[in-house]
Amino acid sequence: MASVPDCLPRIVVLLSGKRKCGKDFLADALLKRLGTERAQIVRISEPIKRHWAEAMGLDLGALLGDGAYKERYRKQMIEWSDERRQEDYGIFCRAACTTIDRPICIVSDVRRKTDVRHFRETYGTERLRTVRIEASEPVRTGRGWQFQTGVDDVQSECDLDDYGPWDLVLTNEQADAVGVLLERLVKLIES
Ligand SMILES: Nc1ncnc2c1ncn2[C@@H]1O[C@H](COP(=O)(O)OP(=O)(O)OP(=O)(O)O)[C@@H](O)[C@H]1O
Repeated sequence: MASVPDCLPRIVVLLSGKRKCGKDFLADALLKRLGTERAQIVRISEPIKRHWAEAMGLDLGALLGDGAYKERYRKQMIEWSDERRQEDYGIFCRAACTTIDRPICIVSDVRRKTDVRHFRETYGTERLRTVRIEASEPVRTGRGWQFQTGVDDVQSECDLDDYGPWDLVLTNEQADAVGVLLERLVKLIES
């Protein structure tokens, strides 16, 4: 295992799930609940989007948001980043983690077995908490999801479908259940 800085991070929460299952939504809610002194969100896609924004003259803020803008470039970003990953599977995980400076790190967009592998190898099993977020297709459709060939049927979306066991599996379908989901996440972090 690679060496880990003495103090940071104590816990690394890996959030995974299909598009529009609510990974970002729950990551934001969890961050609010834990507080920014204790926790922070890390996005593996951040260095990929930063590269694209710079190379193509795009709006990085809109690429990072949950609006329609990022969907225009998603397929191209997947293809470009997969080529980079073939040479070095941890390239974007490492780049995203350079900002870690809190005891609890919430990784909000884990999509591949090699992502989990990178975090396990870097921080060790004891620090990791793996979470799968589920929501039905009708619910995801209601949040703006539409099946897209080359996005929903490729590794970035499907690689973790057969992964397991997860430390926690959450169904994120009803707005009024968010409090219960957060309780379960906090319990997992404190376990
Ligand atoms: N429990 C919830 N209650 C209300 N709105 C929700 C809930 N979960 C998700 N949403 C909304 O659904 C939309 C999609 O959620 P989000 O962006 O978190 O999904 P995601 O899994 O991060 O998607 P992607 O993989 O495309 O980045 C957002 O507008 C978000 O605010």
